[in-house]
Amino acid sequence: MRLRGTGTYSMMIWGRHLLKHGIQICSSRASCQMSCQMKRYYSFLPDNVKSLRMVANPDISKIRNIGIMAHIDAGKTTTTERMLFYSGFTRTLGDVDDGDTVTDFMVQERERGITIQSATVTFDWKTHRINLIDTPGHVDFTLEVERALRVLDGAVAVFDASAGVEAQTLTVWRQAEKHHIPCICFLNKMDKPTASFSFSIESIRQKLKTNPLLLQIPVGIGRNFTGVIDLVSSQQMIWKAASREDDGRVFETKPLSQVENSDLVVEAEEARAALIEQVADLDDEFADLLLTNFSDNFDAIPSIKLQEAVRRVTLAQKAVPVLCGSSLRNKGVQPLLDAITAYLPAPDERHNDLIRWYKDDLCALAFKVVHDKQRGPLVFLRIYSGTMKPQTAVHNINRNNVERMSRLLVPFADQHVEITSLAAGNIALAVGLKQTVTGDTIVSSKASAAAAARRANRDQAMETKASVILSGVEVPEPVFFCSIEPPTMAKQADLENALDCLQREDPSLKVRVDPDSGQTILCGMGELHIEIIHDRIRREYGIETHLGPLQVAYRETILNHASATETLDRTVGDRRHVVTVTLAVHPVDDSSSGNSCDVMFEEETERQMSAEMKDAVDNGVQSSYFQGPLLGYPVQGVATAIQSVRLEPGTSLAMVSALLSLAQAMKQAGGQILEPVMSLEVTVWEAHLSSVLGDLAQRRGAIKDIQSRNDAMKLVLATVPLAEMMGYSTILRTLSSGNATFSLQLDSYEAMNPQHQKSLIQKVAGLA
Ligand SMILES: Nc1nc2c(ncn2[C@@H]2O[C@H](COP(=O)(O)OP(=O)(O)OP(=O)(O)O)[C@@H](O)[C@H]2O)c(=O)[nH]1
Repeated sequence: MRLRGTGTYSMMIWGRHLLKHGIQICSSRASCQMSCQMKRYYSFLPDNVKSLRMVANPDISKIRNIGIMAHIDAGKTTTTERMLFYSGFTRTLGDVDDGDTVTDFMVQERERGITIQSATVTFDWKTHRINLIDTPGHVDFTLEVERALRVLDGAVAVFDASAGVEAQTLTVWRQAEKHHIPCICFLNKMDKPTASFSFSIESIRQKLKTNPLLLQIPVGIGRNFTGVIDLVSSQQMIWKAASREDDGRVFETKPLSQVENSDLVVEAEEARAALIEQVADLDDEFADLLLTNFSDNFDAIPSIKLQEAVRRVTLAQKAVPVLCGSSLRNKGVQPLLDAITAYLPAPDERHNDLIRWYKDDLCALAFKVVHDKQRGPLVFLRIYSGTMKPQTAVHNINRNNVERMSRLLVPFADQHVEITSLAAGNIALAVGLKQTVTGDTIVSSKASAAAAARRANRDQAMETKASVILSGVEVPEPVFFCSIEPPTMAKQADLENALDCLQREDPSLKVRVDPDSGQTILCGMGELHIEIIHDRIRREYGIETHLGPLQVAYRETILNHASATETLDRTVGDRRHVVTVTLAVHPVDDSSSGNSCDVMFEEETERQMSAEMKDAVDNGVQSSYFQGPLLGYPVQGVATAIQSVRLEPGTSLAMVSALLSLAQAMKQAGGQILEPVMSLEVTVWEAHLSSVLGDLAQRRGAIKDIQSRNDAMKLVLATVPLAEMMGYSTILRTLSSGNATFSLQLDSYEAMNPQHQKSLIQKVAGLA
């Protein structure tokens, strides 16, 4: 193991200081190994204990829970690495390309230089506590972004300044908007010769349909990029050294009035005047102040007043502050940290109706589970109200059970610090919660949930249970699947255990057993997702598995209305179960029903049925929706009306659920296969554009647009059926001599044309 940072002696002292302050370092491995790991990354020093006290006890107004999000390779991990370094929590700068960053700690992340799972790190910047989650940029790991955003209060969107807004930026931006998260934009890679500040700003304005607030202008660009002018404080910041080895800790600050470059001064003054005008348009308080006290000279407005107004418009999501820098060249990251603390909200500035019903009682959301071989599941929790303490029982409202939390930790990427309590606004890691899964609400007791429900009901008429459960995490549906087999049957149980653990960690991974072949089926978000799962089973669980060919997760629907009567007759043991059901199916617009399928009962039939029988029929129809009649894919866009149900005496309700089938009615209604159609974005040099376009035409691709980027690369926007995209990365590499990238994400499910549907059915039946 390569050791970085402090020596053993200072580690011992550091350990002693932690213990003295009621904080213990802990790890899944032996303690000596742990201290080696701590040495690798963290530089908490004895004289830094003051900030360590804040680990346990930061004031809520000083906490910032933020995420770093962007398209793949924009520089999220590199930026995070610089933040950790400048805040003093690491002693050396890690590098994605050397595979030694703090947040990309999984073997696969280090080998591939990409982020796969979101990593949480806690550090202090000046007087603030920052809990930061570095999220993956690759679309296959969208769930990681979704669950991080669910619990964050603010976000930094990182952009490659030569590319502007890229495909996945748009997706994560929409996710942040859905959760009403105020954002800051950071235009990274300003050192690239093709970087363009104005192009990126325009791209943000056009593509994200947002209002960028330019808080800085760059000093130089490309190789000449040396720093920024902060328009709020009217200060220039210059990082002198041009070499990559310079760590960027030291930079020169001078007031704009002392800057010699007169063109730059004029540019900055104009940009500041534009900023003041823009903010005044968005914030009445600021506009009043300007007109009342500074009408003669807007420029004389104190920086602090401008900063407060920028904060108000950012929190109100009327505009988005934009900063720039080059994380790799160690320029512009300290002002970004200042902006995070100045403009993004503290936890108590976020609006959450539900939380006030808990008053000072504990209410937390489980947003992630990771498996530790020694300690079992570790649950990441965002604490919204109350205080969390180890060695206490907590109530899981979703599962309606009580669990005992044995230990409480603060996460520092793959290292954890044990603490004795953690208050609202923080992110904690709990040991001992064996049943809790992503999306569960944790409270101190059933009685406290009931008390919150009573308060909620007093406030407004609401369903008691729903009103006190925090909304969970939306899990996207997988689009790919393949079979997975252990090397020998003896390893089947180990494989099942590994898949159980991995599924608990990653709800976007689905595992099922094929009812016909009995094979275990892995369903995932994309080729890379399944490849990583395969690799993790090998490395972390020591099982060499065999994956079947990757297949597309189609769906089924119907084209017409049809009704049918089916009699189901089954003898189990010495008991005969007979049920006759008349039902009708009809297609519904699944865009309005959110892809779900409905069950309705005709009035007269409903009146004659008991609640139990209705449930049994409903369950039977719902399970029929799991397997369509054409190829056994899940059904969507179908409504079923139950017209009559007749049960022979002695028929059990469980058998009604088990026997009920829509197959006959759906066949009569004309089955239709729906295929996932992806939106594709290919970035390619003009020289290779025609071969990429020609290839897409052969893949049933529909070109939507071809755009030019600032760095003279072309951006091809298209839709293409997922079935045509197997192994596309290899093909694209060949077509572009390795000079193109692409991003693929689910656009919609669309009806296959009759010819393709016929050949798919023949292929699945083994006839083609
Ligand atoms: N020129 C230049 N390259 C940079 C800069 N920041 C990061 N890079 C490089 O861009 C590549 C991607 O950087 P990462 O930090 O891994 O980007 P990321 O957004 O975390 O990537 P994913 O998490 O895999 O999506 C690496 O090769 C970095 O060295 C920068 O400021 N300038």
